[in-house]
Amino acid sequence: MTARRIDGKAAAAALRERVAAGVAAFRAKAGRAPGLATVLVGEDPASAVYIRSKNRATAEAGMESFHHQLPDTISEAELLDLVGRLNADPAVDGILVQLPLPGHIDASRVIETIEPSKDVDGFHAMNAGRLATGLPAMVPCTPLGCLQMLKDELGSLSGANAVVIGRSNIVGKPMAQLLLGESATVTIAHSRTRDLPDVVRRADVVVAAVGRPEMVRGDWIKPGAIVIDVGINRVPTDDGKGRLVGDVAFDEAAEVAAAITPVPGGVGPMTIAMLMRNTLVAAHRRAGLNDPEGL
Ligand SMILES: Nc1nc(=O)c2c([nH]1)NC[C@@H]1CN(c3ccc(C(=O)N[C@@H](CCC(=O)O)C(=O)O)cc3)C=[N+]21
Repeated sequence: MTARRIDGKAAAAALRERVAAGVAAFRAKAGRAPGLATVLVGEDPASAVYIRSKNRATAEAGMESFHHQLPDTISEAELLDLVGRLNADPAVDGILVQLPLPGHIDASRVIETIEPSKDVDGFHAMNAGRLATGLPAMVPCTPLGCLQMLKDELGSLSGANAVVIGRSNIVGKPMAQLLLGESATVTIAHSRTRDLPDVVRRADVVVAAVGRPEMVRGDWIKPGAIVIDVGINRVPTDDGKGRLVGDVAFDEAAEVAAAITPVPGGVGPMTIAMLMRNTLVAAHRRAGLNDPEGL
């Protein structure tokens, strides 16, 4: 392996410390703690794990957390009603409804019901549009974490060839907008892209967010590129426990790249730290305070 291994856990811990300091300052100014409401519908074990780490991180940062666990038999109307109550609750600065939702609930309807100023996931069309037009927005946590790691590695992204693999509303599209905002030359590749390996070979920066285990091979990577692996795929192992791999064949890519994020320990922990950051930012904006600095 020649590549530097980008330590997402360490970067996340450092960010969470800055957020905790910002929370203490906010409490002194506003006389209350920032509050994050999480909503989990159903009992998917992986989702329950993520929600637990989010709620633990919220408490560690000195913020208030309000968790709502709902049965997967809940109707869409009941869920929309809960979102409405959270929108109206002054103690709630951020609302996160864990995705995916059961098939009988229209996720986009739920997302569009969240008050945009409390949309700490940055999934509401208002926030997507504000990001695209360069207005202050709530920005999705995963792309924001990826951008932070890229800036820590490269300083400036100006003029860099960046290829984002994946066009989802929650990662690919906002990632492309953030990179464009940093003056990178951005290509969004996806399942219909022709000659994907050749497209990726031109990239100084690769962000892989496709959800296919180890799809991106070492010989797709330009020597010296920075590789950010958003994928979190559980694959079977002989002992039956399974193991997590990314969308990038790590060992191969690490022979060629200048730096690469591992899975686990890369993008995942930064996503949670950025959720804490977004909640603190939302609290400031809702309280009429300037955005906290140095986050
Ligand atoms: N409304 C909504 N917002 C989300 O941000 C959201 C969501 N729904 N649904 C599910 C996905 C997934 N997600 C992860 C966050 C952290 C890790 C993470 O910290 N992973 C650890 C490993 C955890 C493990 O061992 O399973 C790591 O990569 O090191 C993973 C996944 C947020 N999501």
